[in-house]
Amino acid sequence: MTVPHPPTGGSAEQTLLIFGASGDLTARLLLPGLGGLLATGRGKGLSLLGSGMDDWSDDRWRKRVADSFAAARATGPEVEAVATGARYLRADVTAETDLRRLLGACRGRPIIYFALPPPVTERACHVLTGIGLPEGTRLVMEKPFGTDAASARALNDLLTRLVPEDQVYRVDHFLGMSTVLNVVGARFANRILEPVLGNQHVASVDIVFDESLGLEGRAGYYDGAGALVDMVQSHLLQVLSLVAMEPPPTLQARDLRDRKAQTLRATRVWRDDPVAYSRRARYTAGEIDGHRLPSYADEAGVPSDSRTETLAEVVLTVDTWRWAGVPFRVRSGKALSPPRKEIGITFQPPPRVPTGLAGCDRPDRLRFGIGFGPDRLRLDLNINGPGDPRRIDLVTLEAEFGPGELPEYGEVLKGVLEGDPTLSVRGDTAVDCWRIIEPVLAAWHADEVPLLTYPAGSSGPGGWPPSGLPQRTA
Ligand SMILES: NC(=O)C1=CN([C@@H]2O[C@H](COP(=O)(O)OP(=O)(O)OC[C@H]3O[C@@H](n4cnc5c(N)ncnc54)[C@H](OP(=O)(O)O)[C@@H]3O)[C@@H](O)[C@H]2O)C=CC1
Ligand SMILES: O=C1O[C@H](COP(=O)(O)O)[C@@H](O)[C@H](O)[C@H]1O
Repeated sequence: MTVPHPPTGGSAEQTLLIFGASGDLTARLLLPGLGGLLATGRGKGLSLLGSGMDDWSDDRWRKRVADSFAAARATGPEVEAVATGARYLRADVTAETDLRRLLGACRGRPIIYFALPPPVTERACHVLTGIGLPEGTRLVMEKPFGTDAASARALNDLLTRLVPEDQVYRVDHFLGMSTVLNVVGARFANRILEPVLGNQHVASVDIVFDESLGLEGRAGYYDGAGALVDMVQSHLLQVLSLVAMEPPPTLQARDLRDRKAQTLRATRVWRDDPVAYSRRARYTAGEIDGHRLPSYADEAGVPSDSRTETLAEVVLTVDTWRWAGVPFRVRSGKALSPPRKEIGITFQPPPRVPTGLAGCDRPDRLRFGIGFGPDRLRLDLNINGPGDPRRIDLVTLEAEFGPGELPEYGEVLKGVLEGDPTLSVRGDTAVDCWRIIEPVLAAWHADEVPLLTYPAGSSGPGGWPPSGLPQRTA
């Protein structure tokens, strides 16, 4: 028996079918993002169908949708139409009959958003292979995509049995952040920046995402992931790929994703030595902004034998003509203060400072704020200071990036609804991101790298980067 395929051809009708409609992601990020998108007048002809194990009525689901839209301050005719027309079906998405019923209830093209625990997503995809999907169906996959390179590859294989690769949207909400995309604009729309961004002039690149948030009740997911998988494997490697990629001829999906993929294929742990060039730590009890945090080990839901890190640091090389020899230091941690979320590009010292100029002892830097609005581009330059004209001072030129039109999840959903996978992660890239961090994970699992501690509210364990790390100087 095949699924009664709803008509898709020629009409703009599509249904966003959310698996996991009663979950946290749906309420907190997905629906507000959708509201923001609809408020711009996009999404005409969209139906919203939620499903979950809970026996919700349409009214209860509509209230959830309306509350999330209101939280995003989303208003307008499209917002109203989707919220009032939203439907809910109770279903176990690992059961074939339930899946058939859900697909049969879609109007126009189904867009299936898997807002589910990853093992459930995988089971649902297996069952879908026995059913088949209406032509044009799009699949939206949440992170984490697999648990290592082999499982990500297997998941890719499973998905390509369902739809072609360009109908699979692997979500990384950092790619939906306008500030992350601003990196591409700043790099490639300025003659004075791009030529100096490479190993001829750059000493090191830091990609840092230090959050003040602690575990926030997410032990069930986070303790199985840790900072390296939660932030570096996904978001920060995506950021790295945009910082280091060669100029794409266009920003269309194929060109941009090819450039990113090329960059990540050339990326690996510095000197292939994860023991010397990675570090892990986790927070002990402390205070942030007057708010007391327990030790990570004492957070609700963390198993007593947990060895999960809440801070991960790794030095990578992007082994290309442009970047060979420049260390990329990637770091993310929780419960840190002050929060620091930026890409910092440190330049080599000038080859020769004229004798007689004093104070030129700090390097030029170009910095991009990421996801910590209002985000800024900062350029630290050495110029003659006030008073003695032979004395150099470091000053910072600053410009604010305009806020993006849409919240991150709105941007991600825009791509999905418009059939543009530019801002989603391609299958081979998802595998490569696991390949890059696997040696680090292996060294950590083998306890070859100590698990350090830092008090919540501090700036971390200190002493990074490793003293042996060369800075590119010429
Ligand atoms: N929450 C977040 O901030 C983020 C989450 N993600 C990812 O999003 C995904 C979902 O996470 P999150 O929303 O937090 O998880 P939740 O546990 O809050 O929600 C999971 C949802 O899946 C439903 N579900 C589970 N099993 C089935 C089944 N067999 N059939 C139908 N529905 C089922 C649950 O329904 P019921 O409750 O009725 O069992 C629930 O609605 C995960 O992959 C996560 O990694 C990614 C980024 C951020
Ligand atoms: O995906 C995740 O991202 C958040 C950080 O991103 P933000 O946009 O919410 O600032 C991180 O806190 C979380 O642990 C991780 O799962």
